[in-house]
Amino acid sequence: MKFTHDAIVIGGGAAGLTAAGGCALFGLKVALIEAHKMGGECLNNGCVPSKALITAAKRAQEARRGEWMGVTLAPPQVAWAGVHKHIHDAIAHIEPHDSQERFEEMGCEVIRERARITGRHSVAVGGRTLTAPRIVIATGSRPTIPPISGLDNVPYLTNENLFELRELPGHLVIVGGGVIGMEMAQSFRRLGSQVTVINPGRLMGRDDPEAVAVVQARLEAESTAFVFGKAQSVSGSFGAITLQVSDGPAISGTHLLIAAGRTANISGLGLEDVGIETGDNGIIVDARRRTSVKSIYAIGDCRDGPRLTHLSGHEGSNVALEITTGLPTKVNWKALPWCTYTDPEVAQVGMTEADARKEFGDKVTVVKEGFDHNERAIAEDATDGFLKLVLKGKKVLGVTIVGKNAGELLLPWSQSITGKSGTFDMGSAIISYPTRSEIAKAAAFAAWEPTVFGSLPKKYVAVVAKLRRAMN
Ligand SMILES: Cc1cc2nc3c(=O)[nH]c(=O)nc-3n(C[C@H](O)[C@H](O)[C@H](O)COP(=O)(O)OP(=O)(O)OC[C@H]3O[C@@H](n4cnc5c(N)ncnc54)[C@H](O)[C@@H]3O)c2cc1C
Ligand SMILES: NC(=O)c1ccc[n+]([C@@H]2O[C@H](COP(=O)([O-])OP(=O)(O)OC[C@H]3O[C@@H](n4cnc5c(N)ncnc54)[C@H](O)[C@@H]3O)[C@@H](O)[C@H]2O)c1
Repeated sequence: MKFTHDAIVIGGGAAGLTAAGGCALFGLKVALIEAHKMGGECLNNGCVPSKALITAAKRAQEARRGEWMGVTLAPPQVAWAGVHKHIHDAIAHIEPHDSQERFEEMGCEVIRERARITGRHSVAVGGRTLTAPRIVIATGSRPTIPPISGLDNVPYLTNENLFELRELPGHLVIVGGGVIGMEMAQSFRRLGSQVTVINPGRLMGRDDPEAVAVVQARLEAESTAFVFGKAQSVSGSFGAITLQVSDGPAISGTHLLIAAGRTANISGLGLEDVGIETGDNGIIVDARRRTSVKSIYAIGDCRDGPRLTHLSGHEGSNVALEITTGLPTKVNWKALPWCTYTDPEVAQVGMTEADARKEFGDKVTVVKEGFDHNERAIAEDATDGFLKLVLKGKKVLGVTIVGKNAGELLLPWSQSITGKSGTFDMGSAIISYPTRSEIAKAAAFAAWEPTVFGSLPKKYVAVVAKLRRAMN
């Protein structure tokens, strides 16, 4: 068969850009197809705007603290237009990195149209049929809209229009106490909105409950309200919305944000015609990210599994490596990190304690170090939180960190889980004083403490001491 390209990549978000760029930089002929904005969710409606908003909110909160450490700041004055500008300046700053021009320079043919798969090796786009030995689906996800009666008749926000708001909400009602719900709840509260979060069960359900409790306590102390139940029905109009919680109260607010999970963008892609298997949570893939049609990969948010920018990027480079080298390349999630950028942050790499206990039962041990013993944290008056090391023997299965800048502390643990550096190496590393990363050494050392100061080393030391006394 004569092909128009070596690889066709559908979707120009973190996953698709990495896959297409990787293949093109190795000299393959690549078509990169994006129907909407280059950069996808992360740049335009996800990580970048949300983290910019979080930063503005932190600034307001610090000022709200008034007198602290002998320094008094004036109460914050929030001008939403300035916050909005900061968000969009951050997007504009990063945009060139994900731009059509940059990917064309790398050698991709960038096509700005909606694509549809028409065969094992063919894609229809903009009136053309492209063909390639390998196709990569990287079409991302969109907000899940839960079945809330009356929602069709009420104006609501999702992450797709939240960052376009032209005013600060008076009272923001958030459906969903997951990652988006919690990050946005704290930010809008800090900027001055009243905020109510509605969630049926545990907040941030996939994270360590002890860590989440620290965050929940902080949000409650900052007067975010939580209502535990399912959003059932809603009525009203812009500025006056009332939401009924199942077996719970009716909540009235000015704005409604739906943050109730994600749905893979897979409809209208022609998957069923080609025989690509899908499940409730997206396209089904194997460890190499191949779909049930082996010439077609699916990576990032559109496939079944965790949805994170760095994972989309990782899968993109993995698939690029497999396509360019022709060698099978499995994705390994053993040391997958994620972080929720609330204040304090909740960061996780590898297994949570609950996951580890499910798999390894009582072979699992846990070491916990609080930031209240970390001298930098004490000097900064930021001692909330802890590091929890989940171990099997001396092997790290996972680490949970809750505290200021927790996400920055994950890297050595990822090296440890993948076997590149053991807990002994970490426990004996020289770490700059005073830094919050000293907590890593403290926890690693605590895991070794019973062994290091155990009976055998003590016996050896006693022999050395005896010999020294005899010889001097
Ligand atoms: C508010 C929010 C905050 C977030 N914060 C973080 C964070 O801090 N850290 C983190 O790791 N993750 C975060 N995420 C998750 C992260 O944004 C996603 O995991 C990531 O962007 C997914 O990348 P992707 O390339 O798989 O999909 P996307 O970025 O969604 O890209 C898919 C692209 O495919 C295009 N497309 C779809 N169908 C077609 C078609 N038929 N033809 C052509 N093009 C098509 C779409 O237009 C889109 O641009 C956040 C998400 C949200 C919503
Ligand atoms: N820092 C980060 O890495 C980051 C930040 C934001 C988003 N994300 C990604 O974005 C994705 C989406 O996040 P999310 O917060 O929307 O999903 P989520 O799955 O984290 O949370 C959704 C929450 O909505 C609740 N919910 C569902 N239906 C409801 C109803 N009818 N009433 C009340 N509550 C209801 C669920 O119980 C759940 O707690 C995740 O995949 C996440 O990985 C990542």
